[in-house]
Amino acid sequence: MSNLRVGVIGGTGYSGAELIKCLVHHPHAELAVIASQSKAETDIQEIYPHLTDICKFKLEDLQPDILAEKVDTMFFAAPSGASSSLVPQFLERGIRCIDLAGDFRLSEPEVYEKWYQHNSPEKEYLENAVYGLSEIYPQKIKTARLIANPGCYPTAALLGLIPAVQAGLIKGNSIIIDGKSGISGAGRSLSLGVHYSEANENTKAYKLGVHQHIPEIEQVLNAEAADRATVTFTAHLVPMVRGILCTIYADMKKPCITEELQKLYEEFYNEHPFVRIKKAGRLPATKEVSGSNYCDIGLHCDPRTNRITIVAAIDNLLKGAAGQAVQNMNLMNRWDTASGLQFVPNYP
Ligand SMILES: NC(=O)C1=CN([C@@H]2O[C@H](COP(=O)(O)OP(=O)(O)OC[C@H]3O[C@@H](n4cnc5c(N)ncnc54)[C@H](OP(=O)(O)O)[C@@H]3O)[C@@H](O)[C@H]2O)C=CC1
Ligand SMILES: CC(=O)N[C@@H](CCC(=O)OP(=O)(O)O)C(=O)O
Repeated sequence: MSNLRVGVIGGTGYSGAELIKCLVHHPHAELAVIASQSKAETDIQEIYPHLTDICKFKLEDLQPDILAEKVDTMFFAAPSGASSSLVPQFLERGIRCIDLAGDFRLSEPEVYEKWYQHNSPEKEYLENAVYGLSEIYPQKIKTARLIANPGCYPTAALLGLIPAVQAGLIKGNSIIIDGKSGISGAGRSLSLGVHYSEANENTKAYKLGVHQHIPEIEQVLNAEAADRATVTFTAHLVPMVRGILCTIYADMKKPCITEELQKLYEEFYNEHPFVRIKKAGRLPATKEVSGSNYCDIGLHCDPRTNRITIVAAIDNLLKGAAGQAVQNMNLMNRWDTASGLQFVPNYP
């Protein structure tokens, strides 16, 4: 059988470049087109010299009718707000779509509009979008035509929280997520906050109480938990290029010891090669997942405070974006979940 033809929109961005990295040697998918609204006709190697001799594409104009003829599945690595109008044009032409932006993640249009300050996509598309948290929703992903790929912080936070929440171990209204991200999380465009002299040797909190990932995390937790979840989430920018570390705190509903929690998580993720549970006394580090599709999770129960602490680390551009998107394509096509994603982390 011939390979699935896939395309990337937003190929000049960081997530687009990571999609190319995962797709260029994919055993079952053939990268057929990379499109750009600003750099059509330019060689991708000029935009990204690290792809010299590896990926020889000329960027194509962002014309949905022409692009749709060339692909079976399209990845969208464009900013939030752009995919709500682009994605339907491909869906209507029978193309399966995997959107890395936030446009199709929230089920209620008014919630999207409140947190993203953009017009929501039509409700009909929201209803048919499947939230692509690969380890949690594989069955729904398999039959999806539109995947809303999760945000980077929600990927780490939800993979860390869901086993405890499903087991009824923690109080839904006590969850605090302290998230730290490398600067590539803000994309390739320049802005004052990511300027070297502003970001280097500096750590700062941002979007306090208004971060667009708050409703996304709550929406999923409320679907998975018996009691209502409200989360306090604070994002921090730290001076590294890649990586997200989420340290999560929650009150226990019933007494639990670290060993029990660890056993619960090991069993929960037993069949999932990209989630690695740390042994007792060990904790995740962004460097240990950098450049890979892994999510590492460390756990601790504190009988003194009656709280659990969960630490989850991912590479924001891979498990937090392009890697998970390709994992979802693998699921949609019933391929090995790790196809095209077998990267050893870049340590050190
Ligand atoms: N960076 C990260 O860690 C993560 C990012 N995401 C999401 O993935 C998406 C891409 O992020 P990222 O790669 O960081 O962003 P970048 O800013 O690096 O790249 C985005 C690309 O989108 C294209 N673009 C810009 N405006 C438009 C438009 N109006 N219509 C179509 N295309 C446009 C541009 O490419 P061109 O001009 O060539 O078309 C640009 O290079 C975003 O929605 C982001 O929120 C999700 C999880 C993590
Ligand atoms: C460091 C940094 O700025 N990170 C971005 C995360 C980007 C992302 O995942 O955004 P979407 O959910 O909109 O796709 C942020 O905190 O907004």
